[in-house]
Amino acid sequence: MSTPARPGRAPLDLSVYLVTDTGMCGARGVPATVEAAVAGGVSVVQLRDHDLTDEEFVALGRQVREVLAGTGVPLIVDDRVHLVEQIGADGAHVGQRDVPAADARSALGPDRLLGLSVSTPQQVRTAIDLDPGVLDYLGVGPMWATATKPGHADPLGPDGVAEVTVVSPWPCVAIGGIDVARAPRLRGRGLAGIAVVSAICAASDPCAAAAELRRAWGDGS
Ligand SMILES: Cc1ncc(COP(=O)(O)OP(=O)(O)O)c(N)n1
Ligand SMILES: Cc1ncsc1CCOP(=O)(O)O
Ligand SMILES: [Mg+2]
Repeated sequence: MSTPARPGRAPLDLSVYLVTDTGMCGARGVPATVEAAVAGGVSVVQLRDHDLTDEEFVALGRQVREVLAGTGVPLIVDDRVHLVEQIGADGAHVGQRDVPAADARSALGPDRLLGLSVSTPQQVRTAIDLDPGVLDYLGVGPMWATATKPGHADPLGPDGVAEVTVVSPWPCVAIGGIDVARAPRLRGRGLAGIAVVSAICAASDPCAAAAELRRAWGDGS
């Protein structure tokens, strides 16, 4: 399901959003994992790696961009807004401790996608003070405790996430501890989609994992 976009933008399908982890992809590698996950139904891909140098990150990003060419699946860059153009990515995702969203939007220009992480309704209200055109979506989490992001904020759970989506003017994608068994518990909470790292990157068959998540999410209602 596509959700309303910023005025003048094509609808953005956030339904199953893959965030990559280079270590979890292992010997298979990030590009092959992305290719399989997209074949299984992933609708957005975010390149996330805190350890690579900028040069290595750009090289990997370009490989992923090649894999995504012609699929219609957008490529989002985690944190490193300054590398979006070099990679030829479609946008960036920033957190509360990254480049401020308004500065990220200035750097990206009006046409690229921008997502912001929030963990509380108050962080949504603070973001609302921005021009609504600054953001395309919110990443809301964590839903459940997860080893993938050490030091994460307090988990929101299905009831907590509904308190965030109800005050958000932007489409929201849930993240953190989501797998096939838990995804149905997030339906009917006002979310546009679910974002996962380990449920796809650490899977032995990322295509099947993506397809199962897509089925478990359905249309989110
Ligand atoms: C879709 C999505 N939502 C949330 C995050 C987390 O971003 P952030 O809080 O900046 O943490 P890092 O990912 O940078 O560790 C995300 N990356 N994607
Ligand atoms: C990047 C991020 N932000 C909040 S939780 C998280 C990690 C989610 O990883 P997983 O899907 O493996 O729990
Ligand atoms: Mg970040």
